[in-house]
Amino acid sequence: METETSNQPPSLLLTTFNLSSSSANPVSIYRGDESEHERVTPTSKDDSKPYVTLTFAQSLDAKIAGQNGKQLILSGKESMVMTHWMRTMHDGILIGIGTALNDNPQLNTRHLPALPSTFPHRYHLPRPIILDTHLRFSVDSKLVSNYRAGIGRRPWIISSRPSSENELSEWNSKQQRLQAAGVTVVDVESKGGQIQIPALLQKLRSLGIRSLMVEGGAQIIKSFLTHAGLETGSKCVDAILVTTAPVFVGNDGVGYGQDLIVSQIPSTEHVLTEVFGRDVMMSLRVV
Ligand SMILES: NC(=O)C1=CN([C@@H]2O[C@H](COP(=O)(O)OP(=O)(O)OC[C@H]3O[C@@H](n4cnc5c(N)ncnc54)[C@H](OP(=O)(O)O)[C@@H]3O)[C@@H](O)[C@H]2O)C=CC1
Ligand SMILES: Nc1nc(O)c(N)c(N[C@@H]2O[C@H](COP(=O)(O)O)[C@@H](O)[C@H]2O)n1
Repeated sequence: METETSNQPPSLLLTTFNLSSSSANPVSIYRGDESEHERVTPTSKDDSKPYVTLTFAQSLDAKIAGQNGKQLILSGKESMVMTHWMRTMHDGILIGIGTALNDNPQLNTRHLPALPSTFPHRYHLPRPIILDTHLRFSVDSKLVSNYRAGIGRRPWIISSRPSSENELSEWNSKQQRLQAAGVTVVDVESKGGQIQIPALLQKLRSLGIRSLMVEGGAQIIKSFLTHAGLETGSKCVDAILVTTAPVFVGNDGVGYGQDLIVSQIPSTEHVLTEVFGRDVMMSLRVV
């Protein structure tokens, strides 16, 4: 089992992403907001989209949050460190606006072992990417304050410019407010009020995102699971890593499993299952 003091990503991740420990250097020189293309990261065979890792933590009864969306720390210390290793290995980290507003997350790598103070490198930080059709994201969020303090990357908000004149003026003023706070707003096609996942992935790849870690919440997990290439013929998720914690949440908790249609979920093959502290982490590859 991996220890907290190791300074290489755990073997479960290297195996799942087909990377060798010598190539998968999680540290790089952090030069402000610049991208670091020399870093090795999982890549898709289809170069029009990023490699997509869907990952989240759940209870034994498949809940990812408590009553009314109350944020739960389901992962124990060891599996949380594992999630932070995974963050260093991806160019971008994606959540839905529900999670951004509810959890006010940082999406950084602060649980990893400290690097020597003389070391010129830092852990790679993934670009925060938030799906937010109506621009509800708050300029007072930790993601914005970390960016402004120079300890986080500039957040990208993925939205969809409304076609009606009435909605457009409100959207424009929200966009200006976000941009004034340092946030980048990216316009992507939406259908039925939801950002289209295949179009989103193409857009992100064109903006230099080679690998994307999708963390949730419930609606985002459902969308990525069920958009697995049915419309485009190419898959939208490459790997799925689920942490299961030894707790029950009960019926009031938030789950992602209601209304899932199994024929819409991609075929997967099991890669590895490992124990991290008291949790189990399972990795699957979409085939
Ligand atoms: N245990 C874990 O690992 C994790 C748990 N969570 C928990 O999940 C909960 C939040 O989940 P939830 O409320 O479902 O919110 P989500 O984070 O899944 O965000 C959903 C929102 O994203 C926007 N959106 C835009 N495009 C899409 C799309 N294509 N598919 C889905 N959503 C889209 C929609 O808002 P709009 O229409 O305004 O754009 C939608 O309401 C929180 O309680 C959080 O704590 C979150 C992450 C991980
Ligand atoms: N891996 C994992 N385990 C849990 O128990 C969780 N609740 C989550 N949640 C995700 O992590 C975000 C919080 O990130 P920061 O600690 O603020 O960096 C949260 O918003 C979810 O996306 N993940």
